[in-house]
Amino acid sequence: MTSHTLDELLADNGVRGRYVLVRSDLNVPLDGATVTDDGRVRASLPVISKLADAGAKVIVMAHLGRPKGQFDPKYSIAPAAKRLNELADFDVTVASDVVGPSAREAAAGLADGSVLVLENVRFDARETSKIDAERVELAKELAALTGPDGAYVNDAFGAVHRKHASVYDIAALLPSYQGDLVATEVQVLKTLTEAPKRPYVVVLGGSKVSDKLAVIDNLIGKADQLLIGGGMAFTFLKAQGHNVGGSLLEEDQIAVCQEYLQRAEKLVCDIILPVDVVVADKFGADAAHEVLDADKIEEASFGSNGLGLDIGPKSAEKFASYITGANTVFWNGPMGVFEIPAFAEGTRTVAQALAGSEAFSVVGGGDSAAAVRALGFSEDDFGHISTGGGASLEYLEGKTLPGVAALEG
Ligand SMILES: Nc1ncnc2c1ncn2[C@@H]1O[C@H](COP(=O)(O)OP(=O)(O)O)[C@@H](O)[C@H]1O
Ligand SMILES: O=C(OP(=O)(O)O)[C@H](O)COP(=O)(O)O
Repeated sequence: MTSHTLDELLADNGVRGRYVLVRSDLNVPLDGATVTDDGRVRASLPVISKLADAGAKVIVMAHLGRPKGQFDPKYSIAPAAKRLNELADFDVTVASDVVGPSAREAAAGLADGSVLVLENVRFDARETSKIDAERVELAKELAALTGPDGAYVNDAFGAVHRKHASVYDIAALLPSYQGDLVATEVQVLKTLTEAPKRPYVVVLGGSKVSDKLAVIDNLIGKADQLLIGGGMAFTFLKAQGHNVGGSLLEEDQIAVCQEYLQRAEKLVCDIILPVDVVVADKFGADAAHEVLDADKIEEASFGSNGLGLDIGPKSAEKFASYITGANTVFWNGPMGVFEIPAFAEGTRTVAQALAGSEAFSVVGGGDSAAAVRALGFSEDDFGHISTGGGASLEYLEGKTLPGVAALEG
């Protein structure tokens, strides 16, 4: 089944004077009230602009972080909305609640071609509720902001794997359309799952270890090589019988990693692990650190409980050579704690190899995208930078994405 596109909405009856509720992913990293990486705001801008330019009264729904279903100033959407206002050529106002008096009054007074951003939708506990009726109740209140001929556009690719009121339930209540960002992201990921040009190399890292193990299950047999770095690597190294000191480890996943290693050996898929590691005496910018072979982590001069915070130079070169030989590369998760310069080299080497390769490359994940930008790479260095980490991984796992499926219903 296919979804209705944004262009259909614009062509059908036009949107001048109509309310359009847009779900965007404005979940940006903040330092206090400063947006430190505005990639998701920039990625959301085209659809909001298209609608505003066409004269719609645009109401944007978005989340920021994971507040516990109540107002918390730390998670206000205001800094992201302010950034949107700075980038936009239309007026942006911000409501101080989700569906309360502020939102209703601001929506009622919205001029054609103007944009209202509702406060963080996760300030309302019904947004993420496991109880269908609670989510539907919120979805009805959101839909009511649009008056009789409203429409809904989902452009929040980073959140389409969430069965939430503003992502999923609302699609049953209003004529619904797929935003251009969601359409592009899905199209790109489809080429990776349906017909990747081989060799197809997948690079995984980061710290959300158990979240990402499921995707490895699905990729064994599909990818030609799986390169595992970052915090992910240590559970695999432990599964091979190595001592990993105080490095990130998920004890309950060791057996799973062992099974993956055995299965990968039978199918023609190489799981490539780091051969050396940058080991630190503590987590911090002032940590002492040294490079050790991956099977000698406990031999660090400062003791046996060191933390592996980056892949070592030999591993980085090895990973780079696989990337250089690939025709398709999907990368999710930094190779080390890139936020600290001493542990950023593995991520930099992998990013450099990817930027210089001829392969079609997709970089997925909030932190991975932020990492490549922080290290000075640009969008043009890669085939596609995805705005969704969890969402792109769940797509590659072959799971149904509720926010995409709801538009097809
Ligand atoms: N060896 C490691 N030990 C601890 N944390 C790590 C390690 N390698 C990478 N990280 C951390 O992983 C985080 C990103 O992980 P994750 O959220 O899984 O990535 P993404 O958002 O791209 O999917 C970064 O903040 C980075 O510092
Ligand atoms: O940051 C996001 O996901 P990502 O870190 O997996 O890319 C999305 O905004 C979804 O947020 P959530 O994982 O709190 O539902």
